[in-house]
Amino acid sequence: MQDHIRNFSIIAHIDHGKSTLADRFIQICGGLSEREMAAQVLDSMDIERERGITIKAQAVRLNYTADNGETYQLNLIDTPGHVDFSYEVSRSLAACEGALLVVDASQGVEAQSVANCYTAIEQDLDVVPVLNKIDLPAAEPERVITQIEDVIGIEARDALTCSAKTGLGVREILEQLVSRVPPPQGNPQGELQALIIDSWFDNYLGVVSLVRIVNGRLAKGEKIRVMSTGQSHQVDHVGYASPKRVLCDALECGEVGIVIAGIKNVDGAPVGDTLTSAEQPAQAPLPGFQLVQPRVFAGLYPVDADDFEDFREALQKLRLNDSALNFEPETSGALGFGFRCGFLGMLHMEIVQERLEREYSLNLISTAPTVVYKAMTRGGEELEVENPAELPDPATLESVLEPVILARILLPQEFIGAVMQLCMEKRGTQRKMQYHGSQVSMEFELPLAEVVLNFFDRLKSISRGFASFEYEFLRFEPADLVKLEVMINGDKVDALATIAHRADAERRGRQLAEALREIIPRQMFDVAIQASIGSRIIARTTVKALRKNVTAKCYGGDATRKRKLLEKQKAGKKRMKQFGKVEIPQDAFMAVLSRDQKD
Ligand SMILES: Nc1nc2c(ncn2[C@@H]2O[C@H](COP(=O)(O)OP(=O)(O)OP(=O)(O)O)[C@@H](O)[C@H]2O)c(=O)[nH]1
Repeated sequence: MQDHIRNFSIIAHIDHGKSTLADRFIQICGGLSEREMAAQVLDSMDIERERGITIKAQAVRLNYTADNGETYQLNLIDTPGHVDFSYEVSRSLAACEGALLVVDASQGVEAQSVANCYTAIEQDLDVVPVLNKIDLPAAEPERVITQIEDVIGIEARDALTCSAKTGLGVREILEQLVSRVPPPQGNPQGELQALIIDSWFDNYLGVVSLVRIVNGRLAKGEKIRVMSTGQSHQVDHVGYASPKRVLCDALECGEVGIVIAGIKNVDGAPVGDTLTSAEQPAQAPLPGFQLVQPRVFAGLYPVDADDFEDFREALQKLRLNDSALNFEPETSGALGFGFRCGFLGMLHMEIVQERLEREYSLNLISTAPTVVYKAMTRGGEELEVENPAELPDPATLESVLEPVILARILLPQEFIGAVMQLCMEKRGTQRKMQYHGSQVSMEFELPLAEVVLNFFDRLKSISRGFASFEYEFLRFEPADLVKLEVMINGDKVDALATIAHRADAERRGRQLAEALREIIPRQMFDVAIQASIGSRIIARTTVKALRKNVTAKCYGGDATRKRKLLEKQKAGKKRMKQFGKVEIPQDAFMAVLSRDQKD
């Protein structure tokens, strides 16, 4: 049976048609009725559906009857397509022997698919190129084939062509998968070793894990051991998604499926860990995944202080299947008790915050995201600064280092000038430039702080959506950085502190003070806003006092109108924090980022 299994992923850039193609596969293999097909099935989280991007790895088992009359078990392991989530791609790929590289035939190769394709090649996967959207009049299969060969360097003459939309050529892809991707290796008689690809918390079942059986088999009722924690658990259920959940008696060697073992502790089955048998344990765990370092940090605080414990629990649950999420308790003079959280990038941060609010009904306020800096003290100590407010007094510091990345940008020639200008403005240095037909690939070294905030959006807008980009961390490098602080009515607001490059700090300080003046609502008294570098005040503005009570004009008037007004005020207040006597809305904390919005 093992030789009739094929485990594969789809590598594609966002919007190149991965979900549509996956739906076609499910349709051909008869996993769902027409009505159930109505909604795209592979993206199951609400947020994914709304944003139309795939975030969490999921797996679907399909039974495909090939032209040779044999039935194959195809396990499609989903991968996310956004630059922030490339670590999840390598996780999904670790469970596969093959990958389909899906490229939109009217768009061509994008940087992210190049990076993910390299990961697949490094992990020894067979990569089958597929050109999608061949139905579009703008499709240029010949150009894209040459581009795949040029940019990625894999043979693409025999690339498959299809339209996931009309279904044309889709069956042929499944045929090629069966003939080109090898079946899983592994010893079915060996001791159990199951790699945890993903784990998530279900309120009724406890921890549910998606695993790939590398050796041995895993049966219902068996006792298993989680190798990192040494704890044993009884397996209550094993099964798979077809895409509806199906329970079965066992997962065999080479298969991918889910395991539920009554694990209630959210840290009980971490991603990348190995499950083995408690009676006959394997000697060693499987090699896990590379641990990822969060690069962007922000403080998250419950608006209502009573929610703090719920917030902690929610973070623990989220972390279970999001190993890149990192958090530590932190206290802020302005915001109270909360957590300093580490994320992979801005999109990751937005998604985590949205999930916390939506799935755990929390109302949160966040500080502006920042990268991690290293501060070298005169005493020879090295400090990691994840919160700008914690940057020590410059007099005690030898130097401050910032993270630098290598950015690979792929773009049509005509945008070279604009992209170069953007990278220079962001303190970048050019490393390489290479032409591939009408496309150019460029490499820049850039300070991460300049990239995390809105580089991606700017890049997209100046290249009319055609440039794509991915990056990797290079090193920490000394830079001339200063702490920019904000005082409201004479008191420092720690949550509004940022670290800026000296050359840019004054301008940013002035901009920030100005932005705050517009954001902070008028109070019954004057509110003085000051921005400072060290002890030097660089900007000062005032929010003038409000003269009248907002509801005053409603007194004695229509009661519903008054209630409406109060409700409106209440809703507006939801995301405010009281600082001394001043109310600071959420937008104020994000004003720190507003410096580039002029373009
Ligand atoms: N014309 C045409 N449109 C297609 C085809 N395949 C997908 N699309 C459309 O392209 C858009 C993106 O398709 P998706 O399947 O959602 O893309 P995706 O790669 O899964 O995107 P993410 O989930 O965000 O990674 C949708 O509007 C599809 O209807 C195709 O073969 N032809």
